[in-house]
Amino acid sequence: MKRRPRLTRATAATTEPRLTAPRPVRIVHLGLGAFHRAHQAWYTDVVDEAKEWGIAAFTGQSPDRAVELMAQDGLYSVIERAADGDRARVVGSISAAHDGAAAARFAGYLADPGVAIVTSTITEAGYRISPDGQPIAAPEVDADLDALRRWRADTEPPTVVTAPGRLLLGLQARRRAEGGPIAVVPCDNVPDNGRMVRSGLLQLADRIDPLLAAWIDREAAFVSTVVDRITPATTPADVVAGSRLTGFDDRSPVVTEPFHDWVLAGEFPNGRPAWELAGATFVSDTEPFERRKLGMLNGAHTILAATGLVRGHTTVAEAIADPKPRELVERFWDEAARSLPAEVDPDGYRAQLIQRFANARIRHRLEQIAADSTLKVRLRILPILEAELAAGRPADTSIAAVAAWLRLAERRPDLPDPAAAALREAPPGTHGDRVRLAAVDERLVEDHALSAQIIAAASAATDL
Ligand SMILES: NC(=O)c1ccc[n+]([C@@H]2O[C@H](COP(=O)([O-])OP(=O)(O)OC[C@H]3O[C@@H](n4cnc5c(N)ncnc54)[C@H](O)[C@@H]3O)[C@@H](O)[C@H]2O)c1
Ligand SMILES: O=P(O)(O)OC[C@@H](O)[C@@H](O)[C@H](O)[C@H](O)CO
Repeated sequence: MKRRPRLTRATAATTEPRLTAPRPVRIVHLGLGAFHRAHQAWYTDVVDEAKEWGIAAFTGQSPDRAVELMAQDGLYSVIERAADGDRARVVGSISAAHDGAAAARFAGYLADPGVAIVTSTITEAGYRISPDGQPIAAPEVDADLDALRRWRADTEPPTVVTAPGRLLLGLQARRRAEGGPIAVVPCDNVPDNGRMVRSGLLQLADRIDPLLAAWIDREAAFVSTVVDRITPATTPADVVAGSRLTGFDDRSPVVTEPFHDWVLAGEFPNGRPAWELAGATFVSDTEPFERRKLGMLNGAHTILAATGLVRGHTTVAEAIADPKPRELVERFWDEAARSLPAEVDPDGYRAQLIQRFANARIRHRLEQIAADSTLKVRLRILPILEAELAAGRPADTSIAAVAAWLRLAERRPDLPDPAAAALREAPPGTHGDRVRLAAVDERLVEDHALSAQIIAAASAATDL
């Protein structure tokens, strides 16, 4: 096999001078996974001709990705994988990558008035905040709050382990340093994610120090975002493909689809990159866009994961090619589209989705999508079910979608999920189904007629 030079700033600069120097850090990111690198870091790289916007990215749980990226000076390739071919771009916007446990580093960046933005991609469940903005009771969060309460300004920052703990540590450091206003920009698949994170952090901050809560209320602008770009986990074959395309030995590429979208609402009091130059849209309210995306794309993904795994499929492309899941998804889209305004073009989005899901060169694993699925059913399917019932319609397909997930939850208790304990302990039969539905949302079991209907649909759907 041909030996290629290792991807570093020195080797990349020989062909692409734009990659020579790391850019000054003005964005701090929490959750250095595949998606951040294919989306926010890619947008920033594409638009930042003046090379003013560098990112310091922190991992969420394990330091591995930071170690891997720093061996390449933060550089990596984004492989855009279309149905008919690949193209690659080496991304230079990540100036530094760190272990999420490096509290002093994180606090140091946030204290810098030059840092203008904190972004995050830490999974829906990682915020430990429920969709209505209430903090979720958890001993790890309590332990972080205790440590932050005890943290004196003249001592090293404590090691905190949860995402809200880390965000609050950074904001406390900025307040103490009088670092000025900052934008907090969550980029996970949660409705009105800016409002949710603001509400949860304000309540948690109040438990640390009411002055911190008052400072956050005044100085931190929370931006709601709808993010869209299907980005599966990188495989060893992708590493080989990336190196072949770029000519560099790149151990950390990311594969994504050509499609990309980003809708944002909120203020950036300390500036931002001109992300609109790469297609981002700034709006006054993300709500119709997020209902379209979370319902039609993510809702369909959750249905494909539930039905596809039970039917023996591995990827989204395989599941959408199977007439049974496809039919359920098409009917679900009919329901979802009914409550969407024409201005977000549900029909056009739907036509694109079929193409995107059918792209068999993107191997998006159903097991990856099925992780944390109790919360995903709540965020992606229930809003459509509720909208249908509120409009006096039967919501048959949304009910069938929840029923399909019930069967998956029963058959695959091994899938990662914060509600795993409740799901595992659920007894067989109707009582177990009620326990599973309660893990999604208590309201599902409080409505006896609705839970009976879902459970009956699940019993009837023996082949899904
Ligand atoms: N991959 C996609 O197609 C896609 C598209 C849109 C949005 N997103 C959002 O981005 C998130 C991450 O996706 P990814 O593809 O980068 O996954 P990934 O597995 O590559 O990375 C996940 C990141 O989140 C961190 N994390 C996981 N659980 C956490 C927790 N409990 N607390 C703190 N950090 C935690 C991990 O350490 C890692 O840094 C998704 O959950 C989703 O909300 C992903
Ligand atoms: O990333 P998750 O785990 O929130 O959800 C899995 C997929 O539905 C999701 O990643 C989509 O691919 C993405 O939201 C497309 O923009």
